[in-house]
Amino acid sequence: MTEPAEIFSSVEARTVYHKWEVKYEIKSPDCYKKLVITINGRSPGPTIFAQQGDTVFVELKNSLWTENVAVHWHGIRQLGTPWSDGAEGVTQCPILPGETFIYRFVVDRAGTYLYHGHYGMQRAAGLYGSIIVSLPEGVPEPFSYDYDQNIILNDWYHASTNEQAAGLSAIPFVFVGEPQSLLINGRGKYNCSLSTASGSAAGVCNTTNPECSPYSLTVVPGKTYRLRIGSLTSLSALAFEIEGHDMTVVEADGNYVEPFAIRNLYIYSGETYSVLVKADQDSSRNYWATINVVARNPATPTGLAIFNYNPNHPQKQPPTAPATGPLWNDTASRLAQSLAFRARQGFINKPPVTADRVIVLLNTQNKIDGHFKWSLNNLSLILPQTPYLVALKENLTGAFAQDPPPDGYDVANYDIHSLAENVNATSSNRIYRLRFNSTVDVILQNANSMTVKNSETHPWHLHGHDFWVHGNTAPLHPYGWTALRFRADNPGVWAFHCHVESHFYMGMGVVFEEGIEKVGELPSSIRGCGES
Ligand SMILES: O=C1O[C@H]([C@@H](O)CO)C(O)=C1O
Repeated sequence: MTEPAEIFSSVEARTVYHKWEVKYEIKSPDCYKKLVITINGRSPGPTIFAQQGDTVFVELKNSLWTENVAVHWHGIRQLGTPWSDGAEGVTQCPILPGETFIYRFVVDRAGTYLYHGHYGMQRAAGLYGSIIVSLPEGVPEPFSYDYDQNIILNDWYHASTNEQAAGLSAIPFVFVGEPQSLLINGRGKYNCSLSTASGSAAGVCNTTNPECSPYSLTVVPGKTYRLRIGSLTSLSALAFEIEGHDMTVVEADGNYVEPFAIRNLYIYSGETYSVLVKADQDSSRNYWATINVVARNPATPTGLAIFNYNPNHPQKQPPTAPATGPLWNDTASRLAQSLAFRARQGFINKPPVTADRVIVLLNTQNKIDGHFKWSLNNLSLILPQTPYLVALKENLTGAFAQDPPPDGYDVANYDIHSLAENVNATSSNRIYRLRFNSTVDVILQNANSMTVKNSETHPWHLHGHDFWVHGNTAPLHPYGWTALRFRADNPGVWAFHCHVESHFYMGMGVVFEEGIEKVGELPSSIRGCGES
């Protein structure tokens, strides 16, 4: 017999349907013409608007002609649908050119989320967008605002992602380097006079192209705006600010946080925040909204948008110089902001008091046969031909190495402040198998890279879960450590990796399995590669 509650929920549950075509198109997001991966002609792609509890269907056609594709729904936990996570090699085979693949998942919690390519380095080619999940009808937010606006940040390279990947794999190593520009809602401004004479002559770079006019957010004086800010940069950590306006942080990765006021929002790739901003300044002019690179010595100009007070013209230049942002190497102030987040009173989801297992991951830059890599406890991840989810469910023990990776490293004998004595690492597709429902602590320990006196910032993102501190993405600061606790309660296989596109490509990730025996029947659409 069907319970009344079930009838009610099946009536209430809605479906959000998207039909997408993914292809290459020539675009000029920062005034410089290049091939961009678009969804239905756009980059960033269409925003997915849904309500908590809705089922989202995305029917995705791969029209890239010669490239596979996969899309990850970043921050969505995929409860009961681990095969829809979109992590190629982990939860599915790639979608082949010409194929259509259906992603279906429930958005179980209101908040600000993202989506992006998760095959090779396609995210960096423009394959990304936002997911906005609202509360059920009649349920109020614990803060008030008048309007909601979505802002997605990115950094942008002129070299194709294939060229970037080829350099990262080459001997000698060619790093992707600092990005050419920063994009706010897909728009940036490259200084065309820096491009080659032939490039400009051929019309490759054109600062008057309307595609690269700055994004302008029109505000009504006196009103309060909820800005939902997400970053999907390939490399850059950013500081976001709106000239003359305080911002109050209220949400981080789908979790309510105790409100606190800031001038600069530090945001790392893979993170989302909601901030409240009141349009309470002199309304006779416009203001700059800026993003500046932090955590690396910047070689990329400030990214600009216009905070436009109605009824001024949306493109009217503010009379002031754009902010240059905080000092790039002020790690202390970034750490202070990381430590300032507290779960909001009334929404505290208390962590278990103890952990069943502690995994310590030493983050190092390494070499394997002369190739530059990143490793965890000296293992650099390479994904198997057969997605882990298929291999584990079908017990294909030959699909990846069955021995577990180490839960720690030789703490006493590794000096994280110095160059490693031996930089050689090993490629591995071994995975961490977690006891279902156990509590796991992961302690990320940063170290010196292969450059003297250098340690980098790595935003770590966990698929399929939230963790305590908060959210699903947390920065690991230079020479620092970050401790995360999560419950292994989501049957499936989940990637946990650095969200810097080049670093993940270079092996900076691990994979967790939990409760594989509880995973339902796999859709046949995720198969078709490797062993079966
Ligand atoms: O992975 C990286 O490689 C370079 C540098 O460490 C070596 O050239 C860099 O800055 C990275 O983030």
